Amino acid sequence: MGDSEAASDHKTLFELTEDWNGIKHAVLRNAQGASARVSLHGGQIVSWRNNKGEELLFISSKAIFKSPKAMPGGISVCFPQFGNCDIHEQNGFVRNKMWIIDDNPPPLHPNASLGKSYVDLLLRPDKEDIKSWPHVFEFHLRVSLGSDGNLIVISRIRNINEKPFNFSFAYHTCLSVSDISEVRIEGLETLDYLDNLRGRKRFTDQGDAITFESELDRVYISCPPCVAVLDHERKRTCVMRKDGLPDFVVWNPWEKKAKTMVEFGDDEYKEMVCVDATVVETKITLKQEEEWTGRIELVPVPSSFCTDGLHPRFNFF
Ligand SMILES: O=P(O)(O)OC[C@H]1O[C@@H](O)[C@H](O)[C@@H](O)[C@@H]1O
Repeated sequence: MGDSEAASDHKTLFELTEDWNGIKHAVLRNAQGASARVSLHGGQIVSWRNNKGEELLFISSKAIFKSPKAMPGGISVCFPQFGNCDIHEQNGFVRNKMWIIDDNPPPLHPNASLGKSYVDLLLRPDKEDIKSWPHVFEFHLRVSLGSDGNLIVISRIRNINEKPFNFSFAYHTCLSVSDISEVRIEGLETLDYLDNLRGRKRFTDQGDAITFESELDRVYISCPPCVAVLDHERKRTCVMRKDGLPDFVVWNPWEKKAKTMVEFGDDEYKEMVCVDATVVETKITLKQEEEWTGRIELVPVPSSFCTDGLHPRFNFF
């Protein structure tokens, strides 16, 4: 598993174990010498640690992994809904499902895959899911180690019924940061956003970067493909590149909301920031046998690498 697309001079090793509580762990390695340990729980990546020992994702210390229920943190795939504006459960049901390891995924276009070491998961709705959302789909999720050690996540959703459906989507992504007060997000300046804390009213961002001093919950609309999350204390910048997902959500609950959140430590809002690559404003419609693909890539780099805004290298996908 995992190396079927590798060229013959690539050596890919792959190990997978499963905990007593349903968490799947995989060690991914590539021919360039990079490796990462990934942990998956339902439709959620709960940890991604590279070979320098750096953890990219935040996960609440109070998380209880009773499968399959998403915990605060990690990267959750939110489908068929992101947010709580429709009749379905907040952020969709697929992250709370038991996914299976997919040994035989349909091939990806070679350019779309990039990474040659990966885990493939598959979800098909069961009878209960179809009662709450009457559509039949196949969701292929690939979690991949890029050639330079980056995390790449690719979702492919196919409508396998004659009835068209539409959906919103998110990679609900909680990044680990040293101290939220020291974090800046660059790449969303001058864009329009819907403010979830002010009845989803539309505003235009006026700042030169997003910084945090209270709760923030915004949907930035029709964004360029990259944002950079600068963590001064850790001297690390995490660049997120997206493809197929027009919008970004930026969220931190801050102190008061954190205290109301189940399975979330009172002070843990300081250690995380949510930057979600999403489809919110304009939903995707899939007719019979149509497929949608959405991808993100997380690139951790030393902060000195991109001090003057986004490095040109990150301005395209
Ligand atoms: O607790 P959940 O379902 O993972 O979502 C948490 C938050 O996720 C954010 O991305 C949203 O913008 C917030 O409004 C929401 O409260």
